[in-house]
Amino acid sequence: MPLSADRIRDRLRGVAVGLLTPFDADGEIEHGKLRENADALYEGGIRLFMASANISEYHSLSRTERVDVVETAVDALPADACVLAGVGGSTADARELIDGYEDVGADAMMIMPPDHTYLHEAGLLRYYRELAAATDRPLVPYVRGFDPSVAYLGDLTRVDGVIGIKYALPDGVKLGAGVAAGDDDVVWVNGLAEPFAVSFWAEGAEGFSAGVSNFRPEVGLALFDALTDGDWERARALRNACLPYQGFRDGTGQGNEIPGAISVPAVKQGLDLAGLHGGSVREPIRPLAEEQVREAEELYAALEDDVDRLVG
Ligand SMILES: N[C@@H](CC=O)C(=O)O
Repeated sequence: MPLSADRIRDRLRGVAVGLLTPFDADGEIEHGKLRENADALYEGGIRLFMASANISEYHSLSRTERVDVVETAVDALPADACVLAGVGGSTADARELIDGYEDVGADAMMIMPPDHTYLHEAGLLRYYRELAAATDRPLVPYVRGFDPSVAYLGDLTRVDGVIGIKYALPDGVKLGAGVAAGDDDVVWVNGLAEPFAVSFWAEGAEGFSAGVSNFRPEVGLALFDALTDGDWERARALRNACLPYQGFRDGTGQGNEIPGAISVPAVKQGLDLAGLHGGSVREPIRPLAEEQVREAEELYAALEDDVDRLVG
């Protein structure tokens, strides 16, 4: 039984982890490991899960695989957990994916950033309206990779079925303006992880997506509590503990000049170091080079020290 829209809103006011998709050395999905990751994160206190989402390597999964990983997540997690399933592509393909996700019990649809060379704000709003009309499950559009107007953000909150917005533009002023322009019953979720948690909270975000909290959930949960308590000093200290590993994720890796290329394998390495399951990656990304594995180990050790000191 999927959660009600109000329960999902409550869950959006929290820490959203991305369920990364563990692949074996041949690139096949290891569903048992995905299940164990979900179990462990739930046991660690996480209640909001994004499956088949961007750091799940959404774009490297077939349609069938997307539905399968969402089904594994829904089956693994207790009924009070919220599973957001990543949806994208043409309207027709997105509708089919939504049908598949409904069948396996996803609670809500996270609509991926538009995958199109050319965009029109009115066209995008129509896309969301078409998808909302195709399902009774709530929608959470993911705003990233383009620079919409504040009026667009406000209109997006008024699309029937939209109950949350995952905002991942590095522009806190626009976030604040969007919150002011939008409907009050929409929950804004910081999509840029712990580094932006403090500043986006001040602009109206009520939850955040995980970076290092994908593998050390206690740091994200403590940061969330500090934010809700208004304990800014503690919130900044917890945020600061996350910055070195998060900065590492922004790196290019070897043989590449595109920033952020190691973001997903860096989180997968963090999962492995935390005793969970990261596993391999699929093209178009590459595993960490040996040198980056060593760097990840050092940064993880420092993070662990900080977590012990700050969270206990
Ligand atoms: N928080 C994620 C992005 C959203 O899912 C990340 O840090 O990559």
